[in-house]
Amino acid sequence: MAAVILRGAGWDGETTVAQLSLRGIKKRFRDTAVLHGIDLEIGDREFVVFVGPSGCGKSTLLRLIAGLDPITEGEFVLNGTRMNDVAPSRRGIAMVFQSYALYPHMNVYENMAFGARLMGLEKPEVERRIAETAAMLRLEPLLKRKPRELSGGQRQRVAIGRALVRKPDVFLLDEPLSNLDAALRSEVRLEIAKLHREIGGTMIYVTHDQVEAMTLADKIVVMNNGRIEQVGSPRDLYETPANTFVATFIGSPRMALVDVTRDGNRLVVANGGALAPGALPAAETLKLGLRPDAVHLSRGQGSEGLSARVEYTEYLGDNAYVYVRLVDGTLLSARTTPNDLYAPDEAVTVSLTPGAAHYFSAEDGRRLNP
Ligand SMILES: Nc1ncnc2c1ncn2[C@@H]1O[C@H](COP(=O)(O)OP(=O)(O)OP(=O)(O)O)[C@@H](O)[C@H]1O
Repeated sequence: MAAVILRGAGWDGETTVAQLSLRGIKKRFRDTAVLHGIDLEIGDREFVVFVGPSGCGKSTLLRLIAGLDPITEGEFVLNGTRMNDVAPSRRGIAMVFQSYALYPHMNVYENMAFGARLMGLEKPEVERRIAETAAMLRLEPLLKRKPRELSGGQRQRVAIGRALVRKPDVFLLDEPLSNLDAALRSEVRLEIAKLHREIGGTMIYVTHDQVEAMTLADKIVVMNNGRIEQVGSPRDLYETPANTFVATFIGSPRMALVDVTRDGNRLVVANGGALAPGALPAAETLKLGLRPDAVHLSRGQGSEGLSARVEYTEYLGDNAYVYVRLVDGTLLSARTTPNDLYAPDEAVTVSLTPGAAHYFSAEDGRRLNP
């Protein structure tokens, strides 16, 4: 079979455009308001990842885009056309679910053919598309097998293949890797990234997994309680989180927040010492945000810095995280080398890597960096 090379311009060089606008989207299930007004622009061929705590409304938003549930209020516009009342099958959108949802009595070929036939495609076109998709996803040896004769990763590839055969303009993936073990997750993750480069479609992907979000996304949408907290590139969100929610949600181990009071150019922690990290915002009281690479530890009680005690150490082979507790009870993590380990309960002094501190309002958690 000839190799299928699809680069950037959609399938077989066909150019499709898929630009989505969500405008003031609200969703209520009877009396329960789940989405409170979502405004979001998704560009053609963008890979957008929705993240947020369980129950924040990620899957609901995806289902509204797919047309599986009606939009209560607001507008969903695809390439300039209002889609609110367009049937799911006519939206040019395909969804891949966490559960795969393959038909157990059909083999892989039939599973992939089913949706394409429903679209009314002629048999030769269905065959051509399946051959193309099977080559791309390495499914050719499996076409005659039933889903129960496949591994989890293979089933997931079939579920993705079934969506691909429809040649959607927009791809929705709802936690597609959550049923896979760690090794398979990273393998299929790489395949999805490659697929996106090759077919060039617009993809919207829901996940709980930080690594998936950071590695796959052009743009991450952080949701909380039915609202968007921030939209940005993985780097934007990591380096300039808009508020304490995003700051502590993105990054692992999570950013610690320390309550501090400003005294001139120093930041004072209640009964626990002070830091002089350079330029500071004007507010009197602040939350100081520290990621593990911002925290520097030295042994013993120093005259400058914050007093802390070691709680425990996580050794990870190439590096280690040391968790220390400040006098005010805040737990911080510091990244150290595997050669620089600390004993539980050891007294240490915390200082900061210059320029690595984040500042947030003590009142509303907004970013305040000078
Ligand atoms: N059909 C429904 N009827 C009533 N409430 C619903 C319905 N579907 C979802 N919800 C509620 O809407 C909220 C958002 O659910 P949703 O599944 O969108 O969250 P999620 O962010 O995808 O969560 P998870 O990460 O756990 O999958 C939840 O509180 C859920 O209970």
